[in-house]
Amino acid sequence: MPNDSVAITTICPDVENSQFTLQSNNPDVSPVQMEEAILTIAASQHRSLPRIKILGTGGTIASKGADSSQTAGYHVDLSIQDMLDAIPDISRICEIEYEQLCNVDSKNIDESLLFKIYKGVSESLQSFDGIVITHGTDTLSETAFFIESTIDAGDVPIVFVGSMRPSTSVSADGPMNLYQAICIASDPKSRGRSVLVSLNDQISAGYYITKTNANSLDSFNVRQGYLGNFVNNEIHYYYPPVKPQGCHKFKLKNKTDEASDFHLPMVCILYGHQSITSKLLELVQDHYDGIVIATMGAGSMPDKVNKICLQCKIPIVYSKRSMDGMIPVANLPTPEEGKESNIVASGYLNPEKSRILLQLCLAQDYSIGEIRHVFRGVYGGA
Ligand SMILES: NC(=O)C[C@H](N)C(=O)O
Repeated sequence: MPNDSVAITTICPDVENSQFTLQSNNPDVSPVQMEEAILTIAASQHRSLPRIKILGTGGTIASKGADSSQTAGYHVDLSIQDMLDAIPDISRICEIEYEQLCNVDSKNIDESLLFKIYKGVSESLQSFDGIVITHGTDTLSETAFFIESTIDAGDVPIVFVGSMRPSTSVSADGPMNLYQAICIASDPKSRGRSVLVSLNDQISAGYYITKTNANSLDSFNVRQGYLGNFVNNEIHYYYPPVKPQGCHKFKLKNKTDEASDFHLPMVCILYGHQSITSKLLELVQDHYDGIVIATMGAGSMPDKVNKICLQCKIPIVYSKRSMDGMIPVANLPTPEEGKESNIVASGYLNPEKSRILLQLCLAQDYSIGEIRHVFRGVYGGA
């Protein structure tokens, strides 16, 4: 904003490395008034930086080991402020506010914490240019899928980030991953891309990403392709802004604002294998609202198990234990003549994402037909 009372002149012709002198145009202006004017200008320049909200949840990125070679058996012990201290240059990129929602290994993220993250994101959408969520990598893709399915982010990028090495280890990957995630959230090119995951220089869609390696730095893979990458402070997107095809958005219902009151219907995952019987199925069906089965191939389960599945009173989603591929409708077991099948194909969704989608459908009291429609619409399943 122009300020008539001061004149700013550069004393260095090189704009990049400029130094400035400030002089009053008005002889009556006191040194105190000059100081105030300088502070106002500094504040207005500062305000032009993007505003980023960081929501901390824990994970290896917030962990410490006993020595610099320990890369397993460490514990969560770092606040967001500690993590930001490791990347001081970030203050040149954006203004940051943060909130520690919890500080846990992601194996302990449950429905009440999911709701806390959901609330943290929803409440920040209006006032920030981007949101970064620090999270353990083990269940990061589940939280990212949940947030993508329940929040319409508009143009605001929501960037999940984690690390594979604790902060104390040699070549810890957390600081660079966090730095990159914040830069991605701050970059106008990231707008309109919804939920992103930034890890190991790669940018991907939170909706599709899966953790495919339990130990290596390159732990996340995505068959649908990376959206871009990060090299030497440059963000390169391979495609213009795009959101996941046909993603069904659910409106969360919670009786109160309390995260502890938030519960989704119970859905479990059963893992297919040779010689599997229907015993587990019979044991769990009365205790759950839905079941997902990681079938052996593209919907393969023994005939005897298929028969029992068709007799179950609850919806069953056939997913797959193979990392890639999908479940075609043609491979689903056929119900008896005139009966509606309770079995739905997960399409491209893996078992853990199928579980969340089925929970969200059941929370809306969707009929089997509506559940089928949601899975079919999004993934080409049936
Ligand atoms: N790399 C990680 O973040 C793994 C850790 N166990 C977690 O998910 O919290």
